[in-house]
Amino acid sequence: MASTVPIVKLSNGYEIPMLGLGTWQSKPGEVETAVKAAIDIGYRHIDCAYVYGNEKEVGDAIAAKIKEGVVKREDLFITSKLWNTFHRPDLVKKALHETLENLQLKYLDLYLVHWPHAYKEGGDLFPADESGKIQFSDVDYVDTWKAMEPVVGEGLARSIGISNFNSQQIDRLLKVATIKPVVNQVECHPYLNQMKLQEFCKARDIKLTAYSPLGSPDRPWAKPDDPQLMEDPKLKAIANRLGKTVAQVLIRYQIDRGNIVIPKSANPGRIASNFQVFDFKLSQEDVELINTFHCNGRFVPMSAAVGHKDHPFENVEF
Ligand SMILES: NC(=O)C1=CN([C@@H]2O[C@H](COP(=O)(O)OP(=O)(O)OC[C@H]3O[C@@H](n4cnc5c(N)ncnc54)[C@H](OP(=O)(O)O)[C@@H]3O)[C@@H](O)[C@H]2O)C=CC1
Ligand SMILES: CC(=O)C(C)=O
Repeated sequence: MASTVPIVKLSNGYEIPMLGLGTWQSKPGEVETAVKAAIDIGYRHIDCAYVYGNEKEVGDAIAAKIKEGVVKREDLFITSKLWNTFHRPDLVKKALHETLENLQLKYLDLYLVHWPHAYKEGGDLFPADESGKIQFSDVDYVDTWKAMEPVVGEGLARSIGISNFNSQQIDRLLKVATIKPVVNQVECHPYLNQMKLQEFCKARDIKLTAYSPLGSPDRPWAKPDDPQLMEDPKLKAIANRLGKTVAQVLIRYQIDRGNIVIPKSANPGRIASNFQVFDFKLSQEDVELINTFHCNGRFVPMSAAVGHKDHPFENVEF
């Protein structure tokens, strides 16, 4: 079925819709309705992850919409991610098979290494010691990547990519990769606009997917005094001037910079309004104005992994 969503071509020739639905924190009991609503509205790109714990329900929604004839499998672009406890090369394919089984799919469109750093394998997804500290694994993401590559030839994922990788980690990976990552999925919004990482990825033909584009207000570690992106008066003024919502401006900000964007909502009304972004465009002046709101404001700092040798946000410019 034709979709109104613009697409970008990945370095391997596959196409990805620039707007997708995020599913982190979409709860069991609501995520199936959300994904069904999204597909009815016209979303064709769904962003999933094993660690979100809801892939089975996302799969139920996809299966229902295919069965109803609303979409065919090939109309959809489904992404999932390899969790940190499955980085050891012998665990990669098993983890992917479990995701495929949950999503009731034969292949993914895109499989990402969720984070560069690995956690202790084999048990809990957040393997903590008695003091509550996450237990790390020293598996090298380069070895994980080598185990990711064969899944493409085996038809289990059309494309593979990375998430939360910094510039140094990307170049280290590219030195050994026989299949290049097509995407780096990273936090991106006006407070953390990723200008340098975007340029860096562009030079290597890696597309950037913007996660937490609305400022992730429902992140579990949010504190009452934290800045609220969607409440920013400067963004509200732009939205009012354009007759749009702040969320629509934030989504359009990514699309107008050439980024893929995956806002999450479990609310059918907001899923619909977040899709109403194809009847306007931000002017170059507005994009440049919003660029000035950058303040290195990261909402997803991955504090639990601070001290890990592969933590992507420590001791690095971008
Ligand atoms: N690779 C990675 O490490 C990560 C990937 N991601 C991916 O990116 C997706 C998006 O990021 P996420 O952190 O969830 O945060 P977002 O920035 O997408 O914000 C989601 C929040 O905004 C609310 N919201 C959505 N639309 C509107 C609207 N129009 N008006 C007001 N509030 C709105 C949602 O509430 P409601 O549901 O009630 O509408 C929810 O609370 C994730 O769901 C996940 O798929 C996210 C973080 C890390
Ligand atoms: C939301 C998510 O993907 C995280 C925190 O890894």
